[in-house]
Amino acid sequence: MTDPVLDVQGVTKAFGGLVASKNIDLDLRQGEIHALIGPNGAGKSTLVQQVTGGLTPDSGRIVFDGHDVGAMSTAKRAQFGMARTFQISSLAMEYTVLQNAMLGALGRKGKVLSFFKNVMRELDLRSAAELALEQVGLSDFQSVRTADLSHGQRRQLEVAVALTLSPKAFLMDEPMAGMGADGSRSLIRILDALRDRAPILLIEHDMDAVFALADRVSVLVYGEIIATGSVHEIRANPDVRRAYLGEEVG
Ligand SMILES: Nc1ncnc2c1ncn2[C@@H]1O[C@H](COP(=O)(O)OP(=O)(O)OP(=O)(O)O)[C@@H](O)[C@H]1O
Repeated sequence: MTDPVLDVQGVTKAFGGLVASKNIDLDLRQGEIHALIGPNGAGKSTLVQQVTGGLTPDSGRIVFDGHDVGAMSTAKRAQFGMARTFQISSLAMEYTVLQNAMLGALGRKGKVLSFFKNVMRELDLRSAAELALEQVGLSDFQSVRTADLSHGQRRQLEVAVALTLSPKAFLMDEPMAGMGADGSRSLIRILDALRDRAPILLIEHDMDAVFALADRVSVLVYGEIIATGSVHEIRANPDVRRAYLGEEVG
């Protein structure tokens, strides 16, 4: 088996007396969607922030694509190909869909100032942006102002922006939040196809989406991972049912 893209090893983080991450082991492998679920306050955001660089673990290691990134900045991790989406929308509302996707591709190049001076580069960015928009089903909306998109379409655009970064992994924070039934269905289809581009660590409360998408599920309760397994194993796990899923798996 190839090394995991992301390998969280024995990570612990405390806030005063509250241990929000307790000796957490978690990995993300090529081609998979690994869902992280758990009740409110279980420590999902705390863990994600340690993975992306907003918080530093008290102990343990975070290895991303072979790099020990635990003490690195968020920007450095992004350069290594860690793409985080959804928690904070970074879309420029007055810009068109295509412009937003191009800005994403521009971020990948990291050369804001030279952008408008270099026509070839612009063409490059444009084709990367167009390809990403096609992959999320937004080709027909390129010249639409982002502010005029539906909530679901903005989510699709956020995925496109992340795609322009040619990520090695996606970290997705509650992508289904606030989506209607139709929007959820189309986002599920998009994420389903995306795992072949780069694996996804999916933090999600929507169990229908988790059960539809996840190759593996890890369950976090009071800062501890109490189980990791396939959807089938997790739904059948008595500890998980007791601690978390309860009625939902009925
Ligand atoms: N900066 C902080 N200082 C002190 N305590 C914190 C801090 N951040 C989180 N916590 C605490 O750590 C625990 C885990 O919180 P966290 O936000 O990671 O949970 P979560 O699983 O993401 O919850 P939710 O699903 O509601 O977003 C909670 O008890 C929370 O109050």
